[in-house]
Amino acid sequence: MSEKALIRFENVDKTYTVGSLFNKKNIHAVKNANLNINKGEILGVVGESGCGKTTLAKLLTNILDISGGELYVNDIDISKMGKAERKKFRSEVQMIFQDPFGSLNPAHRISYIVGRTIGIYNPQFTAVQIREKVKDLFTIVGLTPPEDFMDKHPNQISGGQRQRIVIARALAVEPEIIVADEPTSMLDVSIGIEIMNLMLELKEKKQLTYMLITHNLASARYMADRIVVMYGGTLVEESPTDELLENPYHPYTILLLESTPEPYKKDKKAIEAKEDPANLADPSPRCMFYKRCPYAMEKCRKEEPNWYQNGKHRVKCFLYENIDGPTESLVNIDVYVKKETEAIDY
Ligand SMILES: Nc1ncnc2c1ncn2[C@@H]1O[C@H](COP(=O)(O)OP(=O)(O)OP(=O)(O)O)[C@@H](O)[C@H]1O
Repeated sequence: MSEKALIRFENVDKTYTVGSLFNKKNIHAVKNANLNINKGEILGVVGESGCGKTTLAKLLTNILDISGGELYVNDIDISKMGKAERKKFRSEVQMIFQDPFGSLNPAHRISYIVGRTIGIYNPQFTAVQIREKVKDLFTIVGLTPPEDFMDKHPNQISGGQRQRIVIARALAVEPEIIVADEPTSMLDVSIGIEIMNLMLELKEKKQLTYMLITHNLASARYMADRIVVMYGGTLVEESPTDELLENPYHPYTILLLESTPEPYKKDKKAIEAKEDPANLADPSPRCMFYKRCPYAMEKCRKEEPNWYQNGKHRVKCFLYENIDGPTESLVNIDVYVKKETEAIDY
């Protein structure tokens, strides 16, 4: 029997209720997500703003409760954890947010910020032991010599150094899984690459598993072994990274690739996201992308497509339903660009 994945999303839903007492509506931020992440893997989750990426990340870190389905980490259903399991889980799964400044208390020294986390999870440690461990962590994340940084406050170090502190604090509890939500999006490109290199190095050293949330396919390509594409709260395509970039199936993935700066963009015009065409408040079954899709058929408006699979590459799109193992994309980007720039009236 094949080994079970470290992380398993099984038909996971997340709904937010918004509005006033008499005008409530449900926002279906994540719908029926099925997804595995294996130990030691880097899974990139990509999609435009509002597609549900952060919600997916917060479900995995148990910051948010799921509304439906099951979510297993290490074979434990995390929505049913007791107090002791929850504490253990908190040390197993850590999250890194996009704004390193916002996630560090400016009133404290950075050595205190990291040391406090060490102390909480290791109450037996003396102050001297905590300080030594902080220095070790500063060294591991490249803040050397650590003595030069111990007394600094978050506002006295650069953005890249702050993100290194956030990573050091995450490592302080010796996690198995790190969920990184746009960890480099607020940094200069060269600093962002340094942080990605650090994360890759730490993954090997500490045998970590990552879920990397990003709107940027270039970051996903740099780091991820596998990519899942989200649109309108739905996972629409999943594939090993190289295969996805070379042979994308879903019309939305093609749009995303074409909208990404070099090296993917050739001489095509970048396509701007349209205003909430997915309407996450509407629960009716459909392909969430049909309003923007030049290939939309009648049934895309009425039914949700199933997954169609070719080896490790799968897609939720009716274009592929009659093909036994699609081998290449059925989408022609020139048709796409032409139609996308025309006003499509639904
Ligand atoms: N706390 C909340 N209450 C109500 N709606 C929410 C809440 N958080 C997110 N949403 C809505 O859920 C949907 C998915 O949001 P989410 O933040 O997960 O997307 P995202 O892809 O991470 O976008 P971004 O990159 O902009 O953060 C959006 O429509 C958003 O407005």
